[in-house]
Amino acid sequence: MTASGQQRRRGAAGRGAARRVPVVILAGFLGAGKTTLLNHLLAGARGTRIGVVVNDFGSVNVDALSVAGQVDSMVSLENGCLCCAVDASGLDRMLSVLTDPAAELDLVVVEASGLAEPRSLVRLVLASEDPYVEYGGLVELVDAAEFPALRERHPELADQVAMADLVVLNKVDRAADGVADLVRELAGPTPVLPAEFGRIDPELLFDRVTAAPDDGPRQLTFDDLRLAEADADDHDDHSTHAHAVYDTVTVETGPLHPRRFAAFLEARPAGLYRMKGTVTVGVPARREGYEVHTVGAYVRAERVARPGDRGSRLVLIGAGVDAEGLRAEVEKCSTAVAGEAVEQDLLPLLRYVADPSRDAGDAGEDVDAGGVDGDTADGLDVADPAADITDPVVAAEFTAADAVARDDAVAGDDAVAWDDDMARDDDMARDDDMVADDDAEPEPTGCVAHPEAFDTLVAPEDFDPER
Ligand SMILES: Nc1nc2c(ncn2[C@@H]2O[C@H](COP(=O)(O)OP(=O)(O)OP(=O)(O)O)[C@@H](O)[C@H]2O)c(=O)[nH]1
Repeated sequence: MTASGQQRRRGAAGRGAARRVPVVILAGFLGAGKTTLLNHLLAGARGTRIGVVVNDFGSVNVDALSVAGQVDSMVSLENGCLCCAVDASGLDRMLSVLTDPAAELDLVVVEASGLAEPRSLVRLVLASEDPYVEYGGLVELVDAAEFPALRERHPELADQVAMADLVVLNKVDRAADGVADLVRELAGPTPVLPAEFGRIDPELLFDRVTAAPDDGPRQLTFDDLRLAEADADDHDDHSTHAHAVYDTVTVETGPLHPRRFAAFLEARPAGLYRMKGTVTVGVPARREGYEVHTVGAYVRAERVARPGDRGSRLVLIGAGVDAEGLRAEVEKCSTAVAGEAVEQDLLPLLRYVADPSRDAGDAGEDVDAGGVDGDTADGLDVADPAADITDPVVAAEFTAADAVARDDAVAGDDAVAWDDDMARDDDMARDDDMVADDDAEPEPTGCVAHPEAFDTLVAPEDFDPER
């Protein structure tokens, strides 16, 4: 064991058998940026060991895949909403896996599905009978671009903001007019942090939640949370939850014809609010992988550095959509139906490829909770995203990847040809180099008690803390 590992073990032992692990709930409507924020926290954890419970809809657990590479330990629940699919003892079992002293985790984050009811989740954590579980607060992410319109359709979102312990007003780069004032008004005394790409200062959560109850007042409290009996009554009425009116469609197919797929993206049915997953596109000799997200009218595609197989997997979530019709529309984009593409067919899709420097902040270490550089149109202070790219190697990698992706696609250059080695690499995890942090402890952050959690998701029943 390395010196830091020994220190960690001694530290854990020193905290005694009664050491409790704070459990933070990360909530927010579909596409608000929960996974983005979670990945940012994991990248900036600097030795704080974080366990994650991921709850996603669809048989392709996109969120779990996108955090799996950098998490210390993880359990994942697919195909259902945490707040409905598990009772208190079910969640307790998951949390027990992660808060077990043998796992030596410092913090557990529960990433709720975008349709989860945070009040129910808070209750479930508070009701935990596990002696190691400590409620660490509710962090509510608000999509600054979509919130005003969403609130019309989902009035309950205002209550979720009001009950949070910390509100992160994310996507301020795309903020709707007046959204900051609106959210601040709804949040009342709760702090509202403006952010881009979830770049809040990780210390904000870690410091706040690692204090033992006896160490003084908790900084993340649930004082404002109304746990009155009247509220308890509506807990069982899941028909009022957003997921009661949203359908989820999972499509797994082969490579897609990029032009057809771009046309599908452009003509998405109105009710389709959220789409996420990974698609393979390109010409037969040269396939490329893209992670695709749509949130409302917003479309974003990011090139996957190390694509897995040559398939495409998408989760589509919408209200009042024709699920089977939607599936058929996606399947029509597969090369098996649409035929193979030529180089020029990639161009319409490239329009949606994100500026990689936006994401680079996830790898940066110099994060800011907001309030220093840069003003947005909405008068929100946020950290300058470019300033987050403190590591020149990371910055160069992003720039190079961007240049290659764009230039080659346009020029038809073979330089980005799908390398067979890459194709064999099934690992969807982020490239470790991309999140390298020179100052970080040299010890790998994989789960000490359960190393395979580093690469694979571990079902709670399979977790053996003694291993
Ligand atoms: N422009 C912009 N896009 C963002 C920001 N934060 C996240 N995104 C993008 O929004 C999309 C959705 O982000 P996710 O982190 O997957 O959102 P989520 O809340 O986990 O989504 P669900 O799990 O489906 O509820 C992705 O394409 C992100 O890159 C931001 O601050 N600005």
